[in-house]
Amino acid sequence: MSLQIEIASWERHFATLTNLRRTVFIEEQGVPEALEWDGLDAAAIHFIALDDGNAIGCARLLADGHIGRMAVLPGCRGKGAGRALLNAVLHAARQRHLGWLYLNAQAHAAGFYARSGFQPVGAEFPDADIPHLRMELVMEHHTDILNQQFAIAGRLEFMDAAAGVPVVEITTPHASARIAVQGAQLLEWQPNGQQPVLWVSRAALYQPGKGVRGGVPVCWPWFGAGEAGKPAHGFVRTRMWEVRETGQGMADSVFIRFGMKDDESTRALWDYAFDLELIVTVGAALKMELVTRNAGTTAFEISEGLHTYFRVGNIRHTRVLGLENTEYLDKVLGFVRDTQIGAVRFSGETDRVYVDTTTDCVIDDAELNRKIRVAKSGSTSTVVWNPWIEKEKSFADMAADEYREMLCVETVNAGDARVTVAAGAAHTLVALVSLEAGV
Ligand SMILES: O=P(O)(O)OC[C@H]1O[C@@H](O)[C@H](O)[C@@H](O)[C@@H]1O
Repeated sequence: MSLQIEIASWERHFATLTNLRRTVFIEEQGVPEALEWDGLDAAAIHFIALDDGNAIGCARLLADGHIGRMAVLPGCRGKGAGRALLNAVLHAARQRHLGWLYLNAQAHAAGFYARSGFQPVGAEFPDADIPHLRMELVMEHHTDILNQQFAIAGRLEFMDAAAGVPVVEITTPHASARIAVQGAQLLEWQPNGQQPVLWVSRAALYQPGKGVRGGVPVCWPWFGAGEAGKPAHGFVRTRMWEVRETGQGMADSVFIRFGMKDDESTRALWDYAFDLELIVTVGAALKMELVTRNAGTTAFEISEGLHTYFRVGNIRHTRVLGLENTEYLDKVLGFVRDTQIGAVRFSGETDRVYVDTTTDCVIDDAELNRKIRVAKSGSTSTVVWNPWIEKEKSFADMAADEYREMLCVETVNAGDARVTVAAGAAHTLVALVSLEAGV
């Protein structure tokens, strides 16, 4: 056996590539023709494995780092052709300065990709009736590439929080911030001379494919439990997002725009075409804008949330103002409906969806002697959550007694407050966090 990998083009190697894929995907695995020929081949880079000059396998790489259509002919497997193809794809990705790669592995082949460093993200899903698993690989030079494209001297820089977990650090004359690229998850916003405003657990995990306990997880396209077998709070909080733009704005602020589009693995969980963006603007205030665009031809419904964990001095000496006389669903009591009398105070597990509320909330923290204002638009519900002593123990990524120093006031559309986004239309959810003047 003399194995060689050749870089191929769809035009020149059309017959060889279609023969290989027809044999493996359509004939052997029963993938429908319409799914196999998805219109993305002409723009892809293709790879062919040759054994003594005979084509025995193939793979392709798309411009956004999506690896796919990996196939080795039956009878030619187990001899290293798959590994050689994957290595050639990784090499080509490095040369093209791709910072991260992803693929939807057939579940039985997940170990093969894991040996090259790919990490599973989310649960298995069916594609063409075959169980698949999304896997992602952050390349070693990922932050270098992001810095070349998006760094702003003295203001914005990417670095690794842990292996494969890139974060962006933003420094402005008024405040600093840290955001993980995975999940586009805010981890810190700290106005100068203040304690951090966001809370992140000391036991938080910084791992590819896992959300961080704290900061601002983005919950989308559903908030809460979702359908059986699907991840709580949607699927975007554990996936890598693209960085699309960075820049400087008004009043010395710095912004970063993250994006994500649908692909096979999102459509298996939620069968709609979308383009989602999170724009974070860091300055004297912190602005988060979550923009949902419907890229398909039918309307869809979402629920969503900017699941903001705030740092407080002592939850027992903290109140939330702005929800007085508002109705809420009490999750601790099986979603019973009640009405808020006075400020929200805390003396036990609290998990409530306040409905039909668009007003600002103010977190009045007597211990740290500060007031945090959470203003919003595009949101008609607010979740207030603290797990308290018992529930905290059920979270492996929360340390003992941390419930005392955190409080979630979440800008959401949840419960019955689902948002319908028409085909081609957009909807924006905004949370604006600031410290009250004079405190
Ligand atoms: O553990 P997760 O999935 O991040 O969710 C944390 C909490 O998120 C809150 O928004 C929910 O109201 C709680 O019920 C839930 O426990």
